Amino acid sequence: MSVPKLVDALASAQVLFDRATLEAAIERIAEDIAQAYVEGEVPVFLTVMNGGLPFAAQLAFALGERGLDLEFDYLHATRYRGQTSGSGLAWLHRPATPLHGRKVLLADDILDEGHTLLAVKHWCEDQGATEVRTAVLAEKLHDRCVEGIVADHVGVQVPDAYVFGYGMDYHEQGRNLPAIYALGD
Ligand SMILES: O=P(O)(O)OC[C@H]1O[C@H](OP(=O)(O)OP(=O)(O)O)[C@H](O)[C@@H]1O
Ligand SMILES: Nc1nc2[nH]cnc2c(=O)[nH]1
Repeated sequence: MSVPKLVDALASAQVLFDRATLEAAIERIAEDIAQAYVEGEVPVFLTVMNGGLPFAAQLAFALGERGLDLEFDYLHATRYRGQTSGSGLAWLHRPATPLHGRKVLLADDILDEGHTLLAVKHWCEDQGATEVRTAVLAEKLHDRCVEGIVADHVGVQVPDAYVFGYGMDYHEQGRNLPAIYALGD
């Protein structure tokens, strides 16, 4: 089956947040996060690949600018696999850094139904993390979110539509678009 084209999606998509707005939102999140740690603390900074990459990179610089050092690692858990609706969560990579006794800061692109962030957070806690703080660039507004997960830091709120750009894919395309788009009809 052929892959739907990004150019066709863009033709009917709506820009929800442009680059400047998203950068400002990330700066705001960084301000709050930096204040949540005491001087000298170095959280394990876990990027949830693939979508979390652009957000995590920008957030990391914004935190570095505010004097917070981070120990980088990453994980890849996916339940959409390039499709526009989710299924079971598959772990493709787990972090190698021992989390026992550590504070963890998780960075992901979107909290939608919450299955991904909830499972990742629980896994970090099972590994012995003393605190798991979560930061997402976008939170989707609907009433289908699983119980037990609320992001500690949210950049922007998006409507209940499939969104892409700024890390988020449209059939594995468009992740490096510097804005968030909502897919049209
Ligand atoms: O809140 P949920 O409904 O669980 O959805 C959120 C997750 O979905 C996306 O990942 P995806 O499975 O598409 O993997 P990817 O980051 O590799 O695209 C996104 O990056 C989040 O991790
Ligand atoms: N690209 C993308 N990935 C998601 N994962 C969960 N929801 C979404 C969404 O709206 N867009």
